[in-house]
Amino acid sequence: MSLTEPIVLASQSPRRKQLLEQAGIPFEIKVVPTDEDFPPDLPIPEIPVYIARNKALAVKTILSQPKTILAADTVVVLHGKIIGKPKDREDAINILSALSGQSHEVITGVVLLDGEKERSFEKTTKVHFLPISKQQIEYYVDHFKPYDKAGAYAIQEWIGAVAIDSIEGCFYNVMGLPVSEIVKLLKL
Ligand SMILES: Cc1cn([C@H]2C[C@H](O)[C@@H](COP(=O)(O)OP(=O)(O)OP(=O)(O)O)O2)c(=O)[nH]c1=O
Repeated sequence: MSLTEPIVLASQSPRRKQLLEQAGIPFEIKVVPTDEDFPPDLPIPEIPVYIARNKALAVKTILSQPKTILAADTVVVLHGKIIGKPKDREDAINILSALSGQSHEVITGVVLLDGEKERSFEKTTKVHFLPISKQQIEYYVDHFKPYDKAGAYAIQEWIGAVAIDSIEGCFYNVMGLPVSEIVKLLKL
């Protein structure tokens, strides 16, 4: 590891924290609540980077000295439409019913701010869901409460083991952070 000082992770997501730890990247966490709005005409692949940039810029304003800031945003896209985090139990059940037996994309946008320099990219993973029953969906929602997850599911939980047939692309990208790409960008 050749980083001289820890980067700043601009995220309250426990998964992003876990994945940076797993990759051995030194970091500290700083979060500034940021709205996740985006211009209505922005093409879907650009939306996660746009939101991640706003998360990173918000944290930049509270730093007393310049540091490398890392932010990310993850969206689920089904049939060309963004599916956000579920509003409530009914919404989570409806989202998972829509994903059942279908394929969707998970796009994570990543922004690294280094003073005035910005590096950003987005990465897509295709996820193929098996058909899942209403009973399985209700079990998952009631036991795992996926209200903080884009698309109302987490690939790393029970549902990932029983309902995901296969994925095309990076697993960790679905969890919220394509860590190997970040390691490459940071030249670690
Ligand atoms: C699809 C999917 C999403 N997720 C998570 C990753 C993200 O944490 C979350 C998507 O919400 P985000 O808005 O990307 O992130 P966040 O609100 O958790 O954290 P912050 O804005 O502070 O960075 O969904 C999984 O953990 N597993 C999955 O399989």
